[in-house]
Amino acid sequence: MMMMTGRGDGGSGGGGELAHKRAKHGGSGGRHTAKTKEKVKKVVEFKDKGTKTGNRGSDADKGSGSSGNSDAGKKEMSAEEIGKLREDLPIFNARPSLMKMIKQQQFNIVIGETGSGKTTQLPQYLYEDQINAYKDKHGKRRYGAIAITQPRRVAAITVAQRVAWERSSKVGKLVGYSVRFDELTSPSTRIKYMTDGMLLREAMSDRHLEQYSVIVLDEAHERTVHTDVLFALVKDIAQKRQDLKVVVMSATLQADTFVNYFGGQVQPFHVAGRTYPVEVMYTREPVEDYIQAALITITQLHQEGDEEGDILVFLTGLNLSSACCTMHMPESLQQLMVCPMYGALAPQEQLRAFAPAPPNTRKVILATNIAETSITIHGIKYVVDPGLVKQRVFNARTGMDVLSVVPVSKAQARQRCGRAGRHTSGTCYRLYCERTFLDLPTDTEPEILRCNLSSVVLQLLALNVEDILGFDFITPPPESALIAALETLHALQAISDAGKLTKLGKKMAQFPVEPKLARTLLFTNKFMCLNEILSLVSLLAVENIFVTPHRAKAKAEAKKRLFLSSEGDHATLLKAFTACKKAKFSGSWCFDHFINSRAMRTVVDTRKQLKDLCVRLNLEDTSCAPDTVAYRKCLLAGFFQNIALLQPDQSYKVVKTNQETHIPSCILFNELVLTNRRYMRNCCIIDPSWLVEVAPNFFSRQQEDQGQH
Ligand SMILES: Nc1ncnc2c1ncn2[C@@H]1O[C@H](COP(=O)(O)OP(=O)(O)OP(=O)(O)O)[C@@H](O)[C@H]1O
Repeated sequence: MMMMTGRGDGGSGGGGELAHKRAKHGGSGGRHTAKTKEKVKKVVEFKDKGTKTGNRGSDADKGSGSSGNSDAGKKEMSAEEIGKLREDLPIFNARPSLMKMIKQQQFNIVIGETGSGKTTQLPQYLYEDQINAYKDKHGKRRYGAIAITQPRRVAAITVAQRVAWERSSKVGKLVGYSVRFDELTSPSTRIKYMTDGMLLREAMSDRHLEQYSVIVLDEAHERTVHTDVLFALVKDIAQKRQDLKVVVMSATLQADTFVNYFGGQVQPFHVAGRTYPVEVMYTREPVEDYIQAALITITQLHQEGDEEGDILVFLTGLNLSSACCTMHMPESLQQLMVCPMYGALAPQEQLRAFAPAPPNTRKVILATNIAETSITIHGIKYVVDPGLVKQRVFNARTGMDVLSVVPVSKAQARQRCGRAGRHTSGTCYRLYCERTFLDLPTDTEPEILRCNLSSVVLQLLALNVEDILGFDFITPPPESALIAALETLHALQAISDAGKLTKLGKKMAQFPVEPKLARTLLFTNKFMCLNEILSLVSLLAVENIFVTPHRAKAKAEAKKRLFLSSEGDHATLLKAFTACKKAKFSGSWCFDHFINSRAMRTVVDTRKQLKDLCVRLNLEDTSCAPDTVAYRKCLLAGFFQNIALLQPDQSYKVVKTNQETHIPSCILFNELVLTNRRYMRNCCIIDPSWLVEVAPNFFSRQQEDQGQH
């Protein structure tokens, strides 16, 4: 197998050569360390056409063909067959000692390789061994729920589907899931997969998480800000609830951090070995254009790889759609089914990637890092990994998010690799050199060190955590970031001068959206524009509803002009939404108008969920159409800190921080982002006289400050 690109120094198959070095990955049993885990053994470069990668022939696909995912899992299996599948997983041998340990101690740390069965099996063992049993105050035996947190919603949903299938049950019965804007559980649910954010949210109404007997914090190595906060919360709850069991599961060896945090007595439990080997290939030389290289690699795999075997490609969100547009294959070849998979897609669209490809068709999944951990996509034999990820880093001083594409950590690279080798052996093509891999940071930097903390601080306050600066974070964020978050919340009047949560703040904390958007929603009663703001908040939750394919750019822009408004992006978005609604959100209408129908479906779902919440909070069902002033004023009620004023040199200055930004027009913006320049995103025109009218506290103080200088 050759990987072709513009090197042209031989190799059969024509074209240049993207020579890959080969290394073996996994396939071993026994304890491992970070060093031995990545058994990098250089083998030959791939020059001979006949050389096979990945499939060593000996380990035929033992997979069931039945994944338990939405559309997959058509093949019926008996309970015995399913039992056999479960027993084949590496974690099965460890079951007795693992359960013995969890019965004996309150805090547990489980480290296991990707695919060993942690996520799907351990919760079932806990349930089967009744570790979730407790006696109620009348001495009656009861069974609490087992919560298993996941950093990403797609993992929570698909793993729940898989486990429900393994138990010959339907999702929502014994096994359920709960993610933002979507929940499938019932009173009989005992195994509940949920996003870490959802468990945090639940803690706001059930401070001691009483309904759970066991809390499993999975994919702990990802160190999302929500998981980090959960560490502290669960540690605190466990001190008050001796009956609560806590299991921290991780694929990598950050065990020391966890051990120290949980008091030093906990010995991590190691689960050995992955199911099937995955070979790792590196390029011989650095790749200049990794999208191009990824596309060439896909073509090569498609033409010359094994007949069967789907391909999972990791791209960054920034380039995913353009890659989708570029993908076309020679017609003489069997077809390719291309499935995008990224956070902003509607959940059901993300799940499409899990459905099996039609006969004689190879599936190519173009995914962001949402496909990096926990998930199993049946049929994936090849992983193509350029080793990059889009990262958002918040700068507390400027109040600006910096969006950049950065190299992944070794831990992430291994996770990506681990998406293959789950049903059969596989190959991971890293589109970078081995040297580069060795220089990558070992672990991903905890998100809490680089994100905007205002949402989290608001949630902590809603959880009655009073001393935010002294909070027992596993990795404390910089004090400046916490102070910036408190200042933002104070300006939004979510907290009082004494730092206590206000009535408004309590309501804001109930919305699963950032505090500024929550405040905007809560001001709709005043400006009589709930309908418009609900649509806008939902529209802002997706990346982009407009599609601009390369080959039809002019046409797409012409269609977009139908919705353009001189008042700004919000009016444009609303016009498009209203027109789409009039067309009953029909797919063909969306197609004709270059609107992303999937994104639109997400908008509709989100809007419905938010509306239910607004009804519960007694917000009136109002609309200001066709007036736009009311909703722009209402936006200002949430985003009065996001104002830029036109300067004599035609640039804009952000009122709060005096930074110059460059964008054609407009004054209120939802987001300030730095890529290669500073951009305001989602802007609309504001009449300066509204500033003091809508946010008198903030602007009179601002004027006083300026007067003093
Ligand atoms: N949705 C699914 N469809 C088909 N097979 C699945 C599915 N989920 C899990 N499996 C099978 O179960 C195995 C164990 O998966 P599990 O998610 O429990 O592993 P894990 O140790 O948690 O891995 P990771 O750390 O990568 O999440 C997989 O390798 C695969 O063979």
